[in-house]
Amino acid sequence: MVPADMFAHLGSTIGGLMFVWAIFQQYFPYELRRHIEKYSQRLVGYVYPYIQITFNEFTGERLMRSEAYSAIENYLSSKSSTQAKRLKADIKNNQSLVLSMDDHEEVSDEFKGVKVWWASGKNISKQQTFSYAPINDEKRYYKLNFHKGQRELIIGPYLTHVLKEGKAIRVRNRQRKLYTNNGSHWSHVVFEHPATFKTLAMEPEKKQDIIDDLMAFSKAEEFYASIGRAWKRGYLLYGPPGTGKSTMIAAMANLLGYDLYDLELTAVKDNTELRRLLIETSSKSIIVIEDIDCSLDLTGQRRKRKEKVEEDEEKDPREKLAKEERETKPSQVTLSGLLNFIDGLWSACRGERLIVFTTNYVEKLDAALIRKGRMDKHIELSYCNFESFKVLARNYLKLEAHHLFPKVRGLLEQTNMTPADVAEHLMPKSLTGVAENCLHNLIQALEQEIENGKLKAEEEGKEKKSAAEEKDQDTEASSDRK
Ligand SMILES: Nc1ncnc2c1ncn2[C@@H]1O[C@H](COP(=O)(O)OP(=O)(O)OP(=O)(O)O)[C@@H](O)[C@H]1O
Ligand SMILES: [Mg+2]
Repeated sequence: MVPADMFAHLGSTIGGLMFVWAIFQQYFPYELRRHIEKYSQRLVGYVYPYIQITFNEFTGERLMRSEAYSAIENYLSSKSSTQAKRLKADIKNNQSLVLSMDDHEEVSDEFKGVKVWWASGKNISKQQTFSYAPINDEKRYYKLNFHKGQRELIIGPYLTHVLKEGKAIRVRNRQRKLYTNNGSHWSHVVFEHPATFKTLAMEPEKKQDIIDDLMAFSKAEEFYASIGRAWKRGYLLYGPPGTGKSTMIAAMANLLGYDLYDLELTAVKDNTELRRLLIETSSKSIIVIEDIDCSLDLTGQRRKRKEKVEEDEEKDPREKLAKEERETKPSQVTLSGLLNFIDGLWSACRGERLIVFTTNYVEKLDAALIRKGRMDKHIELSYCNFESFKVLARNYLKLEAHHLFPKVRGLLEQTNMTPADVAEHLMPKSLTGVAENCLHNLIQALEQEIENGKLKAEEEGKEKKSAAEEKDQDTEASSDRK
């Protein structure tokens, strides 16, 4: 048969069938028709051994976007990009290109040796609504097909796996936020700090230990539930200024894909407000309280503010009074308020949270705050040693080794320089900067540091000596008098 004839033949057959269907619908009594449809479906069920599940994009009365649908969309995105022929591309979060399968495409998946098929499609709804907002009346769905012999496996473990994996992908791709509290409210900006553990200068074993700890925590939902503890973990980062505490927090957020809440305790009015702020934090987040020793030193804070008020004495007295009231009103957050929150209400909110405190003076902190169980891990960030220097040299100068390295090593052992200072000296001064020049800069700075250290020690020695001599003279004089 010539193709043209074949199409003509097919066309007339379809036409005929449609005619019969129209007659059937019109002239068969409704009851009879329903019975026939019901039994024909059952018949198909006996012969056709597949089961189909539909996941609609919008569900419920308020047409919320279904969580399952978006999880499936994420889950299928990697499979679609390798299998589907027609893909949809979208840029999400200003950063990554996300591919998903276009409507009426099909991809297959395998789970424990069982094959399933996913198909995408859309219904165009004919519903008329009056609204000023443009209405998108396309309703998309995914259909899952599988053999009925595998019903238990697919409906149970497979779907759980799909939803869990899909959510994890979303977390990995989502745009993260940095929240700060101005008084009693959080406001946020997009969090895009480039710090990673790879670029963080510290001893490799110590770094690996922290990474392992964080990863174990993020995967331990069931473990925490089984031991009856809230899924929370506390870290205390301590060390001199410029040793990378804040940088490490950014690296933690990047590693886990968590949001950051930077809590400024001195701006929080009282314990109630603190509680409210903390309850408002979302799951998968890191709550950071920087310089915890200063935040809780409320007496110090009050004194400083009073001094400030005295400075602007000449202003309008009414204005001054109002200002004074505002400024001398100290934050009423107490240590016990903070501790209660960490232990108590913490457990009430769902989801994983890390709480990180930083301080320059660990010895100043109240023992209650840092006892084990409250702060699970204490991490010391310290002056730059040779291991840390190597990381910085790799970051800043793309150097793995250099003939000046041994010299730097020797100098670093003789003095305390923070990674921030070392980094500053390694920073190329021009775009065409030569690595060797930067190393020379650093060596010079280190030598200067050592020299300064020596001078200081000498001076201190002299002072001590003269003080001792004075004391001796005093005692001699007094014994003479006797
Ligand atoms: N360990 C480190 N690895 C890589 N870079 C570092 C490290 N420490 C410091 N730096 C660099 O120095 C700068 C300052 O470091 P950071 O703000 O993390 O210090 P900090 O310990 O939080 O200091 P502070 O106690 O004053 O808050 C960072 O921008 C970073 O570039
Ligand atoms: Mg800091």
